[in-house]
Amino acid sequence: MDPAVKAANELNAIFGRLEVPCEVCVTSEAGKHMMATADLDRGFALVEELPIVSWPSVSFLNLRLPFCFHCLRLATHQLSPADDAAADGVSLSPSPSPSSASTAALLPEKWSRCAQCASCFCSVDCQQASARTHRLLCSPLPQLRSDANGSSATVASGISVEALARCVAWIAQRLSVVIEQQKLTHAVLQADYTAQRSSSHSSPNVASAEGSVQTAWSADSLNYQLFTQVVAPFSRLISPPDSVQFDGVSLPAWGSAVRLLLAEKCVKLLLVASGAPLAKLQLSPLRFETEMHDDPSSCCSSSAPSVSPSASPLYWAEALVHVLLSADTLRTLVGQMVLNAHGVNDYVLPVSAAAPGKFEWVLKGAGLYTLLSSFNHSCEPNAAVSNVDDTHEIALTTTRPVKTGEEITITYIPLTASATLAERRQLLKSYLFTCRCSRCVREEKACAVDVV
Ligand SMILES: C[S@@+](CC[C@H](N)C(=O)[O-])C[C@H]1O[C@@H](n2cnc3c(N)ncnc32)[C@H](O)[C@@H]1O
Repeated sequence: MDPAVKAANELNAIFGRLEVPCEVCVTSEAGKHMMATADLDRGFALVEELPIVSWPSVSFLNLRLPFCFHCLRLATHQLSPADDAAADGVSLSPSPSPSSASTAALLPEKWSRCAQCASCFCSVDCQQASARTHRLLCSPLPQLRSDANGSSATVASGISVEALARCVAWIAQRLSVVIEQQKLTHAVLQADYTAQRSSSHSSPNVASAEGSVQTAWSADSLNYQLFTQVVAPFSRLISPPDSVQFDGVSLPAWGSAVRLLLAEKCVKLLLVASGAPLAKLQLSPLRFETEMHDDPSSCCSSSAPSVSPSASPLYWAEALVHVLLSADTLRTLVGQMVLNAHGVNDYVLPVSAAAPGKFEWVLKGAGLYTLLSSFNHSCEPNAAVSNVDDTHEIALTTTRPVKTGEEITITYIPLTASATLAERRQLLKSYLFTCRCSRCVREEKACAVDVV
């Protein structure tokens, strides 16, 4: 089945359960897009959604304001005078250190702080929701953030090496949760992996584009099913073609950092979840291909994940992590963030004699949202997204009446009535598509008439 149609069917099942009066349709021109299935008034609350994963932007981290590691809620909306310039985007201070004065400030009641990495949590719920992800990222966090500051990344929605690490950590922790929930033991998963390897070796069935033989995971393998089940939320997102380059992203450097910092932790998390006798296992240092080459068989696309036999993982968990941290998977995750990430915004109040009480808009970070990602952009949208309670949760509401059968659209960029076609195209550039909305088509035609 066409992956877009498969994703649309899955999304429609979710929208149906939530009784949202709209339907995901698929056409070759518009890809997945959202159609109203009833007449909707202005201000109709369509859906509220939590992200699969969210992350703070590098520029926001540089403001050194305490925020919730999980939901990105700010503990204070006030910048200290020393940080005032940073809020204006004039100059950004160096990378935040966990012991910096602002992060060490007193937190509001019910907030807590990790003694090791100084990450804050605004509630017990947020702490629990991100417990495993935080355990994986806690010690690598300073390194991930200093790497982000060292790069020239100015990617849309503040995508950074931390964002990539958060995606990887989310998948690893979900794998561990599903292993526990389904009581999948080390013995069972290892037997499945061993059987898979021996049958694939006798009958190699996938050759990569470069001609090197790779071990395919057959669809009836338990490890394959576990993996595809866990990455399903990512598989519903649109991915860019393999040829696309991402401005400001150094895939090889980001990949190396994430593998170095997370590979072993992820393997151990999975083994522990399966009840494996960790102390008795001979874990082999994971080896990965160093080149970021393109292969459609990455974990988050709809085709089978693959591992290179040259890496010779000894255990099922090592093989899964090898797929998770392969160049192809990481490239797919970055591409999905570039095309689907939605910004999480907030206002902060700088303490400034020059501008007392002046609020500044900040992009706190961004997130990947399964349902929201099926809405196309329009430069004259009929719905708008807002953040719920200053967190990463979003709410989608119509901004004018919508008729049955009309497409429901949002804007991906800050819009003004006076923004020209060229200005809007410039803002949309990082989203890697040319807008074909009614306003752009109308203005394009008007330009053509002017020229004639
Ligand atoms: C978040 S996804 C929206 C859903 C998408 N159509 C899909 O098939 O999954 C963003 C992608 O949708 C397409 N898209 C969204 N709005 C568009 C527009 N106004 N004109 C052309 N393509 C658009 C682009 O390919 C863009 O990268």
